[in-house]
Amino acid sequence: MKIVVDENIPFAQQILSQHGEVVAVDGRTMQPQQLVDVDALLVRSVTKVNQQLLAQANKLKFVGTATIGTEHVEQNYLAERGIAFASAPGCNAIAVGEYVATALLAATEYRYQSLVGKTIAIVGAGNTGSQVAKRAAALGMQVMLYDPPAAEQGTLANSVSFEQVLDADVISLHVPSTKNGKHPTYHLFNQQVLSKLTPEQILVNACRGEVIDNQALLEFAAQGKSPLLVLDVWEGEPTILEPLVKYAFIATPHIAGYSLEGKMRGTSMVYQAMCQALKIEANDLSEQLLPVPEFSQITLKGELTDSQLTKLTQLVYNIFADDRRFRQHGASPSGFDKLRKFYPQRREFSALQVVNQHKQANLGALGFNIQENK
Ligand SMILES: NC(=O)C1=CN([C@@H]2O[C@H](COP(=O)(O)OP(=O)(O)OC[C@H]3O[C@@H](n4cnc5c(N)ncnc54)[C@H](O)[C@@H]3O)[C@@H](O)[C@H]2O)C=CC1
Ligand SMILES: O=C(O)C(=O)[C@H](O)COP(=O)(O)O
Repeated sequence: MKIVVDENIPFAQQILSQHGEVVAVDGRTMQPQQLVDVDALLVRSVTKVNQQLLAQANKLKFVGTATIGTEHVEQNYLAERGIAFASAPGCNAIAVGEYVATALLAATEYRYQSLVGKTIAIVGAGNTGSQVAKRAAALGMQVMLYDPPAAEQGTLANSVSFEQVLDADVISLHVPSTKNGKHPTYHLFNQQVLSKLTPEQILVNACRGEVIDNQALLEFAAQGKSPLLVLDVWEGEPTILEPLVKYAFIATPHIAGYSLEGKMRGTSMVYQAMCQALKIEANDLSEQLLPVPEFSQITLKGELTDSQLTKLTQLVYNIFADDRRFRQHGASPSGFDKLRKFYPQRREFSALQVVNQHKQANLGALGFNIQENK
């Protein structure tokens, strides 16, 4: 069996080579001739899987994307060809939740404010939005969910109105990128919507760049009229609107979901799906391949202040290091992809065991691994 994988799928070589030849290729520049006689293809979000790419894929039986987003894969075309498909729903949702929580704590410290009692509107109440909601609630925020598709399907009891979203202290975007259907998200935050926001608000985009009209955002930001911006995703990646970077409080190269655990779950989920589709027995080594974290335990002797909580999150995930690297090296197309390819090992909060002498309920809800000290 021959399997082609994006070279940025961690652990793929070790896990898949049990089943045949594994060829790792650059996902951004993958070519049709690389798929001749290939049985399975595993990609990430940067590979457009369409008729053109699969023109010479004469043996292909399975395509998997080790990501949550699926808009880069023409699923109808795969179905027409009888090629099985799987994605990895929710695989890196915890990482996105931790990214947003860390960013919000940093932002409010910068503004000498507290998050307690502030409102957050979460646009898209799926896997990533729910992880953000849980952490925002743990930080004392009032959470509002905006998800008309879920409300119509009856899976969400209370979806607030779009006007309520625009009034929230924090707006955090967690929708897929869609241009069609009843609730398209392309430029959901367009010039008209952005004109209603104020510099006192915080706007987070950790879903897809094109959900915000970046050119319109730049114009408001350049006039000092935009909210405080936390931008992980950009229109046109990897060729982004570079002048926007300097106006963001936090700017990162689409790495919100890049925890090692999140990537590992993505690999594991598509591996399992591949084995099922190709009717082979799975031997998932991913958990075993996860390295021991550099840190392991911290003992808290007193109640944490807001500032100490901010530091605790940054001890595990140094969001400012990501931001710094991006501003220094990442805004050009090659810089953007390079930072993503050579992203340092980032662990989830659960990798840190917190020995907690003063019960602080929110630490567990934030994702830390709590050990009560009796
Ligand atoms: N920055 C990063 O590293 C990452 C970005 N993502 C992006 O985030 C997106 C969301 O991920 P998940 O939450 O896991 O997906 P999900 O599918 O679990 O949830 C998405 C939610 O958005 C809702 N939605 C769709 N259109 C909407 C609209 N017009 N207004 C409000 N809500 C709408 C859906 O009903 C659904 O509940 C992914 O599609 C992906 O593009 C995901 C993971 C990592
Ligand atoms: O899972 C998703 O959806 C994401 O946005 C991924 O975190 C993107 O990572 P790459 O596939 O672009 O490496």
